[in-house]
Amino acid sequence: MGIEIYRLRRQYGAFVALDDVSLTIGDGEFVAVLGPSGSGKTSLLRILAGLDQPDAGSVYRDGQDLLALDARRRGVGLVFQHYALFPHMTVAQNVAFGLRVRPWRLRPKAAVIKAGVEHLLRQVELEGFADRYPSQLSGGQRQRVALARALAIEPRLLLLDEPFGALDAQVRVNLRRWLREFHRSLGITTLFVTHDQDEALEMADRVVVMNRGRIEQIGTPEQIYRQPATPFASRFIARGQSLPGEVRGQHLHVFGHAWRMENFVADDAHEITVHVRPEDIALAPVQSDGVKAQLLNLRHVAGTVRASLRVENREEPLEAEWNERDWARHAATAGDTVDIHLLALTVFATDEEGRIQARSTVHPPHASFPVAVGPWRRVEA
Ligand SMILES: Nc1ncnc2c1ncn2[C@@H]1O[C@H](COP(=O)(O)OP(=O)(O)OP(=O)(O)O)[C@@H](O)[C@H]1O
Repeated sequence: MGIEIYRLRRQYGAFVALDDVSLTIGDGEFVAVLGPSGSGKTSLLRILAGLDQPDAGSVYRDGQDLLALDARRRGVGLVFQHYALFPHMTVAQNVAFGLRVRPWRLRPKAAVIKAGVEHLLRQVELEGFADRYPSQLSGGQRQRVALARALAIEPRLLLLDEPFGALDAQVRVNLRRWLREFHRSLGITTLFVTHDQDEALEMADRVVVMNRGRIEQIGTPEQIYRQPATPFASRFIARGQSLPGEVRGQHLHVFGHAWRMENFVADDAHEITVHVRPEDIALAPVQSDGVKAQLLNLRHVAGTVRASLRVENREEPLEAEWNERDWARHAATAGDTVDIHLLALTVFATDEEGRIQARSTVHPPHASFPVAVGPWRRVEA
């Protein structure tokens, strides 16, 4: 049954940090809460951990009212960005702390604690580190100790708030993979808060996209990438960039091309937003019927080529991403005028209140590339 979060609201003065947040987390699921700074991620976590109470809403776990339980009795393991290890305690003492703070009736005997600590340190691959102090560990090792300490209470729910936020990029990537595998082997229901898209998409079974205290979309990484529910989700997850476009009748008009759209109902009252992702802007042979663009600059980044392009009717440059091979075939350099093809566009129609009325992914007919994204569809808000 898992955890059912229903219509949570948290207000600080006049500021609404969580606005009508509902979410169900399955047993053993790994869910990432992804959003920009200030979107309400930590506020949600604090409520689940029992560090804060909502102004409205409920949280049930297997039918039990979680909000009515004292924090210590919720069976929640917590890991924060900044290592909250006790500097004057050894690694073993830090991990044992999780067991020692249990209510006395549930507190194990010293020998059991010792064996438990050894087992946990093996699990987080830190055998042999038991007698070190936190200052004698690397950042990544400290976070693994923090995780072992959180796991010591055998939590039913693991809450991780930017646990790798303070670590350098390579350590982050390694720990991500490690944690993903670790979760697979333990299967503890986990909520992972991050503002890092790659981290969320790479690790989570499902991603919750938050913005300004509201959930914009919940879905698997693939669903959110392929079918962003809102312009915000498209921008934030798939780096969607807006293009000047109009829907007239059954056609979408962008850069002088018209594409037929089926099952997309938008009348004049609807505002249209058209997005394109960097990887859906392809370099086309010159003299094709593509869109003319001026290549402003190129950056070579680990096997991909990132390009900034100036196109008509768009003030900001468009960002495109090509693989090295595709780029090398055209050998375009900064300053050249190139032809581009748009391989997929996402179109949103919103009403006056900004509610999404229709959404569709279209593949322009002139794209000569095989495209795998599914049929056009209309989605109710
Ligand atoms: N105790 C508080 N009093 C007043 N405002 C608060 C309080 N706690 C949080 N807020 C505000 O609520 C909003 C959401 O904060 P929250 O910490 O949940 O965001 P977040 O998504 O976790 O951001 P970050 O990624 O920066 O940690 C922020 O604008 C923050 O300033």
